[in-house]
Amino acid sequence: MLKVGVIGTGMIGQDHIRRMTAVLAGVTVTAVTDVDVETAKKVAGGLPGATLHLTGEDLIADPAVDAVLVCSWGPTHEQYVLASIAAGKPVFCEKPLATTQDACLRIVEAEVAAGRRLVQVGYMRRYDAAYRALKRVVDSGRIGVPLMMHCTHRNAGVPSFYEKESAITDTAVHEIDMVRWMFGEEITAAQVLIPRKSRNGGPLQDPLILILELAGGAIVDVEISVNIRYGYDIRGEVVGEDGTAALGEFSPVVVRAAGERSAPIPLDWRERFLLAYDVEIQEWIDSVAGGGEPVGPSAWDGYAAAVVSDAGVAALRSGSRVPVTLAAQPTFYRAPLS
Ligand SMILES: NC(=O)C1=CN([C@@H]2O[C@H](COP(=O)(O)OP(=O)(O)OC[C@H]3O[C@@H](n4cnc5c(N)ncnc54)[C@H](O)[C@@H]3O)[C@@H](O)[C@H]2O)C=CC1
Ligand SMILES: O=C1[C@@H](O)[C@H](O)[C@@H](O)[C@H](O)[C@H]1O
Repeated sequence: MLKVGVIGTGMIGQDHIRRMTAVLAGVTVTAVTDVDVETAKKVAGGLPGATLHLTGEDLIADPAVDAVLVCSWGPTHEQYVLASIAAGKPVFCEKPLATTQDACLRIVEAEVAAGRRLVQVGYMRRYDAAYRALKRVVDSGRIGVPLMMHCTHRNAGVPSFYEKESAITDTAVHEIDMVRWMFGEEITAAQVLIPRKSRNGGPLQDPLILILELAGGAIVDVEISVNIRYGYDIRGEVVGEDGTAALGEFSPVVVRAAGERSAPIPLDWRERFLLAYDVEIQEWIDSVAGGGEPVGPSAWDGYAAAVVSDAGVAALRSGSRVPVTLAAQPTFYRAPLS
């Protein structure tokens, strides 16, 4: 039974605790912490035998914690991931790995120095049945060489602390990781187009279009709309030389009534990616239980996504095309895009 400590008991922290206690196998949540002590106390109250720690560092040092799940805000990820590596404990860190590429590189260096993989990053689209099916079609060669991909990432709304740059660093960062994985290639440049501003966006520049260039010449466009009101809508279509392949419609039900055909749209990421998170966390548990290494998105993947995300932010600010340059990849990360 893998004993997991959770740092950050906000929205996704509580959702992952729910799945680890009610859905997944081979795991028990033994400790929690959050700077919002009242919330953490409430969450700990629902977990018989779990310890409430006042700091993340105390939780990481707890002998009753075999592995750490970091679900706190992005700027706090680096300190907890580095502390977990120093303690020799596997750590699953929600995206982004850290909020700057320099911080991600420090994590990569610490993991390489530790001599074994301890870090996995929460890029859950790689575990989604629809994305996996799309990748199988692309890899099979059935649509020919992939030339382009059209992506749509729409949120019904975003919290008040969401900033102009968050559209890239917090939202499109999922497409950045997914595209590296889908095409098996690095992203070499980013550009941002700014359409007419939505009246629903408040101070944000909403929507945006992020253009990504890949090493093999394919081009990916990502529409990012974060105040679309009607629901959470994630789409993707790969255009190949001989055909196209797109993610299927998400809804498990279609209603025909009163002269209309309709299907419900998910409210947010928890509903749309419910099963992907289940598979992602179960595979992580299974891989690290008994002292094994994680096999999902690595610290290097987290670093690569951060470099592209930084290029996207620079492109948003400058209006120019910004090339992406990665550091030399340590041989330690042998199969980064598989
Ligand atoms: N993979 C995915 O689809 C998703 C990933 N996320 C990621 O998960 C992380 C958390 O996001 P949410 O749960 O939506 O945010 P949230 O604001 O609901 O929860 C974050 C929690 O972290 C706590 N926290 C902040 N600083 C802390 C610190 N130094 N130590 C301990 N706790 C601290 C806050 O008090 C809060 O309770 C973010 O990195 C976000 O990008 C969030 C939503 C979906
Ligand atoms: O990761 C997520 C959130 O943090 C982010 O704010 C949303 O835009 C994404 O759709 C969601 O998947």
